[in-house]
Amino acid sequence: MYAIPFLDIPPLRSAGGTVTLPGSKSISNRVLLLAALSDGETTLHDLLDSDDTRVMLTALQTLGCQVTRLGPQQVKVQGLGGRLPVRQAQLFLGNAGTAMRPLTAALALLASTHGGVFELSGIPRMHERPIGDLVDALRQLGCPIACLGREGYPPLRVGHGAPVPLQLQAPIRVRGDVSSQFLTALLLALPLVAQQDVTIEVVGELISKPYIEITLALLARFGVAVIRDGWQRFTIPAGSRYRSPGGVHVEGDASSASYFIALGAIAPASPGHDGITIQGVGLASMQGDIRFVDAARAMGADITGSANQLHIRRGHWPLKAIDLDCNHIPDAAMTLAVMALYAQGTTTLRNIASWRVKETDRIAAMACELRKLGATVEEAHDAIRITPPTHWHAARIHTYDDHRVAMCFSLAAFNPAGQPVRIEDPKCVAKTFPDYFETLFGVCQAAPADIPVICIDGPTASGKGTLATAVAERLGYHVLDSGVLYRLVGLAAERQGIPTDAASLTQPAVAERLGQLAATLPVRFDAGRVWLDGEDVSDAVRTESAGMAASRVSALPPVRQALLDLQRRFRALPGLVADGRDMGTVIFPDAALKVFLTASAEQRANRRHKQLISKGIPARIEDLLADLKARDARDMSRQDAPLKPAEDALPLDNSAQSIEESVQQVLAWWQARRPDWAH
Ligand SMILES: Nc1ncnc2c1ncn2[C@@H]1O[C@H](COP(=O)(O)OP(=O)(O)OP(=O)(O)O)[C@@H](O)[C@H]1O
Ligand SMILES: Nc1ccn([C@H]2C[C@H](O)[C@@H](COP(=O)(O)O)O2)c(=O)n1
Repeated sequence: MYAIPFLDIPPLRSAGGTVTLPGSKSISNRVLLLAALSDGETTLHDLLDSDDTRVMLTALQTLGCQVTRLGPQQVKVQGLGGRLPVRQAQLFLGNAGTAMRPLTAALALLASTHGGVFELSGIPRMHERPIGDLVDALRQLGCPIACLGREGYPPLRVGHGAPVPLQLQAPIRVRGDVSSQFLTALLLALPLVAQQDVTIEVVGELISKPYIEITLALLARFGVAVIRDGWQRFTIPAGSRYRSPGGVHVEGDASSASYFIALGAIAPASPGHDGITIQGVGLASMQGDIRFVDAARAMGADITGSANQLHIRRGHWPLKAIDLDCNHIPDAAMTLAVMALYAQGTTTLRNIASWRVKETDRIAAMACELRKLGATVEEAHDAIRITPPTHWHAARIHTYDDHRVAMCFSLAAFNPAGQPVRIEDPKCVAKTFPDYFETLFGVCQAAPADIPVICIDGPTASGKGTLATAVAERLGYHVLDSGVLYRLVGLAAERQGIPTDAASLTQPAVAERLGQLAATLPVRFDAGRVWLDGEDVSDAVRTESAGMAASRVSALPPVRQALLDLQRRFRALPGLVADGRDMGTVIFPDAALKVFLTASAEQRANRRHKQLISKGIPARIEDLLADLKARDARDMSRQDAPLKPAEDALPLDNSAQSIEESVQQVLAWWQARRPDWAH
C-alpha cells in the first residue's frame, strides 16, 4: 500500500494481464457477522483484508467472539449461538457502513433481550452519515437507543443495561430510499429474536436492491430462509436460527472489478497480451455490481466471462456515451463517470442520490475532480452529466478519504494528452483494496521515457543507499541499488572459484568469464533480501571485502555491458530512484533529476565505522579510510563509466547534514522540477 501523501501516476499507454481481486467487502462483513452470531464454527476463505473488515473483526472480538487467523485471507470464527458473553463494550467502526448498520441492529436486539449497553462510534465522516431511519425502526420495536451527538447520526448507545420487552407482533417499518443497509441490518439482526414470525415493511421505493439479494442469499447459507413479498415485505419465519454452513468462500469484489473492467475497455492491449483477465468474480456473481458489466458493454467494452472470471478487451473506441439509471450499481457507477472522459458525447448517470451520503458527497467530489481534468460537468441532486475534455489537463486529484475516488481516477492516466495524474492520499484505498495501485501497475505499461527516474551517484559511504531508499519511500518509487549487482558478481565469482584479484582481472579470458557470469546472474530480490542461486546473501554482499571485489570487477567492460539491461529493467511504474556510480552518466542519461552525493573521506570512514560496529563487525577507522580512498581512486579512474558527476547533476555535500536534511533537499529539487500542476 502507498502510505504517502500523494502518488504521481505517469501517463499510461497500454494494459494486459491477469488480476486476482480481493474479497467482496459487502460479503466479507456480512459473513463475519453471520458466522459470529451462528451456532458452530465457520471458516471463511478469501475474506477481504482491509480497513472495513478489520474494524468488523475487532468489534466481534471485543464482543467476545473468538476469531483465529489461519492466513491473510482466511479466518476461523467460533460462533456465539446468538448470545454475547460481553454485556458492555465500546466499538470503533471507522468509516465502515457495512459494520455500523448491522452491528447497531444486532446489538440493539441482543441488549434488549439479554441486557447490556454498547456504544458504537466511527471517524468524523461516519458521524455525518445518517442512520436515523434504522434507529427509528429499532425504537418501534422498543429498543433503547440514544444518539450521542446529533439525533439520527452516530455515535450511538444501544441498550440501557437491563432487558426490555420487544414488540415484534406488528410489522417493522423501515425506509428503503436512503440506504438499503438499514433493511440489510434488520434482516441480519431479526433472526436473533424470531420466536414468532417477524415482518419488515419497506417504506418508499427500495434502492440498491442487489445488496438486499446478497443479504438474503447469505442468510439462506446460514440457515435462515426469509419470505420475500416483492421488495416491500420481508418475513423471517418463527424459529429461525443461524447455523454455520461450515465454510464460506468469499467472491472477489465486483465493485473493485469495475476499475479493471474499465481498464480493459480504455487501454490498448500491451504487446503480447489480449486484454485484461479478472479472477475471483464472474458473470454468476451474487453481487449487484456485476451488472457494471452491462453498463461497460453499453459503452463499448468487449467482455466475455465464466462463473468466476471475466475477460475484457477494448471494443468500440472511443467509448460510447450512455444515459443510465445507476440505482442498481451505485458504487461501480463512479467508474462509469471516469469512463465517460473517454466517450464520444455526453454521459448522464441518473438516480444516484445515495452518492451524497457515502464516504463523501460523491456527486460533488466527482464533479469537482472531473472538471480539474478538463471535463464539463453538470450536477443535479441525484444525477451527474459528463462531457469529455477537449483539452486534458494534468491534475492533482483530491480523494476525500474515499477509496473509490482514488481508484477510479487512476484511470485518467490513460488520457490522450499524455498528462500525469496525481492521486492525493492514495492510502485511502485501504478501505477495500489495499494493494489497488500495485495491482494496477502490475498490468499497465508506460513509455519508459515517461517513467521518472531520480539518480543518486557518488563515492562509497556517502549515504547514497540511505538517501535513495528514503526518497523512494516518500514518493512510492522503486529503488535500484546498482552496487549490489557488482557485489553479487564478485561474490558469485568467489563461489565459482573465478579469481578477482587485480592481476587475474587483466587476463581477457577471466574478464570474459566474469562477463558471462554477470549476464546469467541467478539473482532474486524479495522483500528486502537478496538471493543468489537460492541462498540469502543479503549480509554477505554488504561486507567490505565484497565492496572491494565489486569495485575491481566493475572496471571490466564485459561485466558492465552484461548488467546494462538488467539495471534498465528496474525502471518500472510509478518511478525509480537509482543509486550507484554511473546512474546519471550511463544507465539513465535521461533521468529527470540527477544528484551527485559527496561527503569528506573522513566523514564517510566514520559513518562506515559506526555502521559496521553497530552490526557487531570489528573495524578500524584508519583501515576503512585507506580502503575507501583506494576504492574511490579505482572507481574514478576506470575507462568504462567512471565515477563522476553527470553534466546536469546537482552536487550535494552532506558532510554536515542529517539524513533527513539531505532527503528534504532532494525532495525539494524534485518538486521544483515538476510541472506547474504539481505545486
Ligand atoms: N547525511 C548523513 N548523515 C549522517 N550519516 C549518514 C548520512 N547519510 C548516510 N549516513 C550513514 O552513513 C552510512 C553509509 O550510508 P550508505 O550505506 O547509505 O552509503 P552508500 O553511499 O550507499 O555506501 P556504498 O556505496 O558503500 O553502498 C549509513 O550508516 C548511513 O546511516
Ligand atoms: N553503478 C555502479 C555501482 C557500483 N559500482 C561498483 C563500484 C563500487 O565500488 C562497487 C560497490 O558499490 P556500492 O555497493 O558500494 O555502491 O560497485 C559501479 O561500478 N557502478
